[in-house]
Amino acid sequence: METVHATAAVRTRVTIPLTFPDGYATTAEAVTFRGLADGQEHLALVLGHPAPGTAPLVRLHSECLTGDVFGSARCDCGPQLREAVERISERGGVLLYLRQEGRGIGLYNKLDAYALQDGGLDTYEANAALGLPEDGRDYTAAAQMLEALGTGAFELLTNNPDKARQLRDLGADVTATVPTGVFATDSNVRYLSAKVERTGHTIALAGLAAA
Ligand SMILES: Nc1nc2c(ncn2[C@@H]2O[C@H](COP(=O)(O)OP(=O)(O)OP(=O)(O)O)[C@@H](O)[C@H]2O)c(=O)[nH]1
Ligand SMILES: [Zn+2]
Repeated sequence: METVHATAAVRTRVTIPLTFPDGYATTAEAVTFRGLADGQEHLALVLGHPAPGTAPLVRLHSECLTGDVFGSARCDCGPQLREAVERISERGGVLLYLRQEGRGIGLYNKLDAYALQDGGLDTYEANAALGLPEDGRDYTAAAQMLEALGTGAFELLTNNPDKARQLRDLGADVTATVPTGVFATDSNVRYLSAKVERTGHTIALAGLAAA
């Protein structure tokens, strides 16, 4: 499919050994870029090596400071990130760490939205009540990064149909989606349910109710 965005270029590639608190360890090639559409410092981690004839696995992870760094149980971002690193390392592929905190509204606005959720609004209603988009994420930079890396056809690790839809519209060759794990807790079950009901995430609601 034809590319419908400007091209970006690799700026730097550097090796980073990754170690997780549970003992899991792997090695990433961290890649930075020039010319990304939104001017943000998005990062690619190239992990593992796909076997010949096997499509790489790609994950678009949106930044979540509270979940990724501090282990917040209000969402499932931390466990999803940990899972993605291991699954992509095993299969071979790319993890894009996208600076799209709070589905694109930023950290302070996300915490304002959390405060509204504590008053009864769901995760999307809270963004709207702040006069902000329910999901402001645009994946043009992600498509540019994959193209600059020469990724070619790939499978996308996600439960979010909008990610695959946007990438395909941007000319990326998404051959299949692979579901991420569901990491339900008492604290995030309402958040996960809203994603299923409002934006069609492919998460089994029955599994959530039982969680
Ligand atoms: N505004 C807002 N953002 C949130 C909330 N909870 C989590 N986020 C953000 O949502 C994003 C989560 O992104 P992803 O892990 O890509 O999740 P997803 O879009 O549901 O898609 P998949 O995990 O791929 O299925 C991160 O940027 C979080 O900071 C919330 O209650 N409000
Ligand atoms: Zn999160």
